[in-house]
Amino acid sequence: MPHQNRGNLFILSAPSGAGKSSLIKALLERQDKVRVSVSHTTRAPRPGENNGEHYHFVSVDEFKTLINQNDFFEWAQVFDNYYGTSKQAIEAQLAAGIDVFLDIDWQGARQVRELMPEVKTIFILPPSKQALEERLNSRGQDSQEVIASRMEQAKSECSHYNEFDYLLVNDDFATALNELEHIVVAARLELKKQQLSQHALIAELLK
Ligand SMILES: Nc1ncnc2c1ncn2[C@@H]1O[C@H](COP(=O)(O)OP(=O)(O)OP(=O)(O)O)[C@@H](O)[C@H]1O
Ligand SMILES: Nc1nc2c(ncn2[C@@H]2O[C@H](COP(=O)(O)O)[C@@H](O)[C@H]2O)c(=O)[nH]1
Repeated sequence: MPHQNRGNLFILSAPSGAGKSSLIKALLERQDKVRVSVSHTTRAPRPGENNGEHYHFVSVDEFKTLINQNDFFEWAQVFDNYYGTSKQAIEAQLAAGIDVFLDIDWQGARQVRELMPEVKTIFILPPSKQALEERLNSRGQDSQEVIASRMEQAKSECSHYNEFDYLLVNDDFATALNELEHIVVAARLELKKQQLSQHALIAELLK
């Protein structure tokens, strides 16, 4: 039976509204061996968000129970709500050769780096503050108060850009998507990923 390469784990972080979810959704339409981890959150669902698809929506008590049960790979408080990635969401997929994306903030990214130093981390910048605010407004799902608070928090999120491996500017969407796809494809081609799967070929060529 041929060796199954383990999938890669990616983190996509950015200020809210920079386009993480849109980029991941578009990438999933292009790459069939990529999945996104569905986080747990105590935030209320936005119109059109479905439980189990966009998030697992839970109460604060339920979230705290999951913390106490040690069910989270990482978790953080972001904008007055709790968000976390369950361990269950990741390991089986990676073992099956699927690349997994985590759409998480810088605090979660730090925790994952500690646990899995091989994680590949990508930070997305919006092309300007004005564009970011326009995107939050055009999404049409948050109140003006929430948008003002997210614009304020954007500075703090952006200040962590230099902790990441890759930096993308999501100005033209198609360009940013191509760049993201290149990172995913290049990671699969790393020598250390292929040494086992290409072992027979390499042995033959070195005879
Ligand atoms: N390159 C782009 N040009 C113009 N609009 C964009 C671009 N990328 C994303 N958008 C739009 O910006 C809005 C915010 O995008 P999205 O919801 O993907 O952001 P996000 O980073 O996932 O936000 P959050 O962290 O709050 O979940 C959406 O309405 C999306 O369609
Ligand atoms: N540390 C974590 N951060 C997460 C997780 N899931 C989402 N997030 C981040 O929260 C903000 C806000 O998201 P929104 O859906 O309310 O707009 C954003 O920066 C996400 O990346 C998680 O599991 N862990």
